[in-house]
Amino acid sequence: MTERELLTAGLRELGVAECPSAADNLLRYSEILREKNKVMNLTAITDPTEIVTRHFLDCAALAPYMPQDGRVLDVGTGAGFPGMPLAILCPQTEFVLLDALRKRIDFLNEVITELGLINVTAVHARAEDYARDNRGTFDLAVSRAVADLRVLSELALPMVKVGGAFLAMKAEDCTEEVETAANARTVLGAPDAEVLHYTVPFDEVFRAIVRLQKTQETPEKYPRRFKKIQTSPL
Ligand SMILES: C[S@@+](CC[C@H](N)C(=O)[O-])C[C@H]1O[C@@H](n2cnc3c(N)ncnc32)[C@H](O)[C@@H]1O
Repeated sequence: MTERELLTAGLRELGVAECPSAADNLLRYSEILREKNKVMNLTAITDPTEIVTRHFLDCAALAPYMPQDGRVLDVGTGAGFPGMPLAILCPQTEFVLLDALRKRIDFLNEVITELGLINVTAVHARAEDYARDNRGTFDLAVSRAVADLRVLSELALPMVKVGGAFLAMKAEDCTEEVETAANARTVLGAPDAEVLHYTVPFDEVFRAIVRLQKTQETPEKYPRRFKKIQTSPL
């Protein structure tokens, strides 16, 4: 199977509609990613087939949860995951991709320009700093491979609106991590956690999405400084 065939079949298996130019844009993104990865550290996954499965299809599993005409924040996006594939697949949704590393944001801005994307902005900032001016402004936050759920919830939930949600991409066996975050979830305004399981097409990797529905405002004192979040997680 070619990468394009893999992508199209995988999206179909996930039930994700492929809008015009999405496959072209994703394959071009893969090319730019592999090229830039030779000169900077963007991804440990370099095989073109694995970029389709472990990056694009893994992230595409979140597409059915994207709010039409809503705003989505990707906390710790790195080389753009999951935010960039989602922005390509969901042109009606506005995305902000946030990362603390300037070089990764520069890379994402090159991708945005090259693909001519108008529904995505890359921002260089730490989440706990960005939260100061962006409290309760996103319909949804997403994140993959950034931190333990207790820490991650404090970084992401303050920026989600009441009535919105935070989707954290986790390994299949995340029950203990979700339970350990019970106090953090309650304090931050999203007491209930739902774990949704999925399989990455053509990779047979089992994964989970932890959905935290925000039902109450996050108290003003959160997020705290990063050192405090890490040393005394909620
Ligand atoms: C392991 S990488 C994961 C990248 C991407 N989400 C993925 O799944 O491939 C973690 C990223 O989170 C970023 N990060 C960690 N803490 C952060 C914070 N407090 N605010 C913003 N970005 C952060 C790092 O700079 C890094 O790019």
